[in-house]
Amino acid sequence: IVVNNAGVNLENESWRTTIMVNVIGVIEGTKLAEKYMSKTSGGRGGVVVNVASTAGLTPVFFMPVYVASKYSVVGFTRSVAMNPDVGRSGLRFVCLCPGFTDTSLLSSGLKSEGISGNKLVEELLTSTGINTVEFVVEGFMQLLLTDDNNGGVMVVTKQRGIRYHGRQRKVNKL
Ligand SMILES: NC(=O)C1=CN([C@@H]2O[C@H](COP(=O)(O)OP(=O)(O)OC[C@H]3O[C@@H](n4cnc5c(N)ncnc54)[C@H](O)[C@@H]3O)[C@@H](O)[C@H]2O)C=CC1
Ligand SMILES: CCCCCC(=O)/C=C/C=C\C/C=C\C/C=C\CCCC(=O)O
Repeated sequence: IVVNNAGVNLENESWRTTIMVNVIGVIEGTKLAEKYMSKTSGGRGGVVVNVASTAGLTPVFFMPVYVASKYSVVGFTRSVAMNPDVGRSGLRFVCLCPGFTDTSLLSSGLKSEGISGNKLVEELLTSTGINTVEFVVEGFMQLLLTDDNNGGVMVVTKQRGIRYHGRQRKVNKL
């Protein structure tokens, strides 16, 4: 199992770090997993979980760089999962998209200048709710323990629960 989870949310002058960590980090991690875990190169197969966000499925006005990074993670993961060779590799590639979740990334992000106290941000938080970490772990475990979900994008929000995004397309079953 490889989980590409590390992420940052920097929209200011350090925005390039957001792309480096959230996009390049996930691509590097996925490529390493392919190299060492694929049955076609002596590995035993397995699962790669790339952590995106609901911000990878919908625009959010106050964090465009973060949104770009998470759309990248979703598009990248789904594309890798569609590779016709994936069946022989014994690997599956899935994406976890939590909504706002009670971690230091959220609390530090909300303290940022221009976001703190913004009425539209407050409304978004109220309408979507804030996940507990434990609830996101529930979604993560479902994603991990379901064999037949290569290319799956799991959304976890307090408001709407745990579910797959869009119509679950079964590509290249193991
Ligand atoms: N908290 C939230 O509202 C949401 C978070 N996410 C995503 O969940 C993932 C985990 O984030 P959280 O636990 O919320 O934040 P967090 O800030 O608590 O954890 C992020 C972790 O990434 C690590 N990290 C950052 N840059 C790194 C680097 N260059 N190399 C290695 N590790 C690095 C940090 O050390 C930290 O342990 C991230 O990808 C984030 O974008 C997705 C949706 C909602
Ligand atoms: C400082 C903020 C840090 C935010 C971290 C993060 O990733 C949070 C994202 C949260 C929400 C994005 C906004 C709206 C999402 C709403 C709906 C998406 C629904 C997608 C679906 O139903 O398939």
